[in-house]
Amino acid sequence: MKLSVIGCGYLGAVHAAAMASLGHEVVGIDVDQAKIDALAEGRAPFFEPGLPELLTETHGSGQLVFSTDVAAAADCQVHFIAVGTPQQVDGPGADLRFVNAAVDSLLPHLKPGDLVVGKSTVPVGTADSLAPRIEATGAELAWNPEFLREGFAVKDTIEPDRLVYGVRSERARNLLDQVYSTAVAAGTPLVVTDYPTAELVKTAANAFLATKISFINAMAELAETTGADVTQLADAIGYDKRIGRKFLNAGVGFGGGCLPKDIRAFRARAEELGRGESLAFLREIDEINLRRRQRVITLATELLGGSVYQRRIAVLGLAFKPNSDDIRDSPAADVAVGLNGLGAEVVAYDPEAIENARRTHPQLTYAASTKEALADAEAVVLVTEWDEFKQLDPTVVADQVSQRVIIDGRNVLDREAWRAAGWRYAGLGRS
Ligand SMILES: NC(=O)C1=CN([C@@H]2O[C@H](COP(=O)(O)OP(=O)(O)OC[C@H]3O[C@@H](n4cnc5c(N)ncnc54)[C@H](O)[C@@H]3O)[C@@H](O)[C@H]2O)C=CC1
Ligand SMILES: O=C(O)[C@H]1O[C@H](OP(=O)(O)OP(=O)(O)OC[C@H]2O[C@@H](n3ccc(=O)[nH]c3=O)[C@H](O)[C@@H]2O)[C@H](O)[C@@H](O)[C@@H]1O
Repeated sequence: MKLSVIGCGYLGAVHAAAMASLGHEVVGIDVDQAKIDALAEGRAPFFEPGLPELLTETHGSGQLVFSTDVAAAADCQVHFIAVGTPQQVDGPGADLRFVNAAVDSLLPHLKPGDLVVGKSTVPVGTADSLAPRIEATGAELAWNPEFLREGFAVKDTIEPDRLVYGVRSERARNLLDQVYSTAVAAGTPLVVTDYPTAELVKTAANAFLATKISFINAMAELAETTGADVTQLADAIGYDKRIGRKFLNAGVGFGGGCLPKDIRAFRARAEELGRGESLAFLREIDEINLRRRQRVITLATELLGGSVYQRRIAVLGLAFKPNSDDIRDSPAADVAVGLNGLGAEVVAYDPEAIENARRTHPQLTYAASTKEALADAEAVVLVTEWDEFKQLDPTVVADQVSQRVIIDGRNVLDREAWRAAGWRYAGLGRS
């Protein structure tokens, strides 16, 4: 099939490349010239494991092309909308400017029988409001939310846990079945539903994941007061199959371009719908989450004797999670900035995210390696659990720092081994 993907960011670039690798002819479109130039040359414009290989595989074959001109989508039959839906600058709601602009730019190129497929995460009701403009061209709209995780985006796109189609006709469903024929043939669970359910499934899934993380972080707060250990608590409740151990890792909390803005937008939408009370708990989820960032800063202050001012602190990690260069709403970057704001001499290192961090946080000092960051540090703060940091040997590292103080903001280090090597170790929610 001939597909277009409008918006080639973390979601769209992977979707375009994955669909091409499955045998479709794909045109990727973005307004960002630099991104399109990189993709057209077969280079990934951001770090995502597996994406460079997919781009190389299809490069030059004509199977996957990129353009800044939406007219290049004209001979495609299915058009995916994968543009950003960030938080509004002056409020908690989703900014739908990019979705509206993408749809408007596509309208003149649509023909009867085309299917426009929304993939961006949007407030419930968006598809209903977009549909008349699209239907006026003889095309149809479907909403097909995306559940990929950064760091696993390629695998999640090619082998999704489930597919959700919000459709108004059997024809739209059949077209989506053809797009996803590989996953459908593999027996991937499929939910065929209406627009509002499809939109709500996406925001509900992210709200649930955020709730699970903030729940365990609330337990971490209680563990800190009572001397209990939140990692053992998570293991113990996680053995209950109804609860499950996944997404119960307490630490510095969730960040990224999705969970934080999605729970805020979800709550804002509920309020618009007169249902604010239904999602009022999401405000708590957000607040628990943001308190964890502050907790790391407080711990550093305490362990350094009451002030971080002019103290050299190595911050390990800037990305919102490992295997990503994404620093959008990153707890790690926030901790580095917070410590810097208190006058600490922060030296930060991340294997992939420094370039992005440098653009938004030029005030920080960046090291070229873990070793450089650790040199003469009076405290080490681990905030993104890259393998490289998890594998640090406390005995080797002990000789590089000036004072053996470590805050394990992700509870991933072997506490006993670090203590045995003479470190003052502090985890989150661990006595
Ligand atoms: N990043 C992720 O892991 C996932 C993201 N999503 C959702 O997907 C959407 C996109 O997210 P990301 O890819 O992370 O954002 P992003 O910011 O990385 O990418 C959005 C892209 O859209 C482009 N764009 C903006 N206006 C445009 C227009 N009028 N025409 C063409 N291109 C345009 C931007 O230049 C940018 O490259 C959001 O709604 C997000 O919530 C959903 C699942 C996973
Ligand atoms: O809508 C989206 O964009 C995506 O948002 C999340 O994916 P992602 O943001 O890539 O990353 P996650 O793996 O969900 O992690 C999110 C944040 O939660 C944190 N986290 C995760 C798990 C955990 O136990 N504890 C915890 O603090 C991570 O460190 C990270 O900061 C969802 O997992 C995806 O299903 C969804 O498609």
